[in-house]
Amino acid sequence: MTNSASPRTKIAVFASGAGSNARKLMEYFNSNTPASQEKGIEVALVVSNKIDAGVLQIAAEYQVPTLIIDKEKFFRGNAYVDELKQTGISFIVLAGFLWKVPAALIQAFSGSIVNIHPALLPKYGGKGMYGNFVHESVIANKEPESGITIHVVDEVYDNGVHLFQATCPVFPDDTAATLAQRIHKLEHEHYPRVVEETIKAKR
Ligand SMILES: Nc1nc2c(c(=O)[nH]1)N[C@@H](CN(C=O)c1ccc(C(=O)N[C@@H](CCC(=O)O)C(=O)O)cc1)CN2
Ligand SMILES: NCC(=O)N[C@@H]1O[C@H](COP(=O)([O-])[O-])[C@@H](O)[C@H]1O
Repeated sequence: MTNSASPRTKIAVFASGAGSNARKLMEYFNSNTPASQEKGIEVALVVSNKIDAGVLQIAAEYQVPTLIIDKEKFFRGNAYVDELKQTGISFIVLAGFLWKVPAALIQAFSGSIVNIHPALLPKYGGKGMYGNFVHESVIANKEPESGITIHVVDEVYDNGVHLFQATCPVFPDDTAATLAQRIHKLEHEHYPRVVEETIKAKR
């Protein structure tokens, strides 16, 4: 039985942009409802590399502490491992985070970092494949469908074990914006639940 007063798992969400997925994660885990509380999981920190990222305002709405990371320290220093561990973080969720996670962080949180990619990996992944660049490539190749991939993060972009995939149609008159909207709907529907299932499976 989880003591709802003290979450057993503290998550750090890493994001570089608007933060719609981060919002869904905070809604799902941090709301003051029995359904949310009984999960025993809490978004305890939002980490960003962009001081003007929309995700930081969303974190403030949910009274979640934030950490702005510095490129030098992230890639040449300890990748903020000490700060994350001292905060009690045991799981990391990437939600539109646009830097490559360094080996130091991956080793410190082995198997406990997940990412959501806005396409059906292994296609349309790798360096340069993020945000609308992904959707534009899918449309340019006249793919009949696209979707989302939730995967474990390893040292190579978009290469880790797949945890979940869902598909959606791509229409001939789609733009990157209309496809992104359809993809976001899938992300918001599935990411929080898959994160919960992954954390609980590791307990
Ligand atoms: N070690 C890992 N780090 C990250 C992964 C991963 O799988 N392993 N996933 C990415 C998220 N992502 C796709 O899902 C992704 C994000 C960004 C890029 C990219 O090409 N970034 C640019 C820099 C962009 C910028 O700084 O604005 C680059 O590296 O040149 C590719 C894939 C998160 N990290
Ligand atoms: N390759 C990484 C990548 O493209 N990630 C994508 O960034 C968006 C962030 O949206 P959000 O800031 O509204 O959550 C999401 O669509 C996510 O799949």
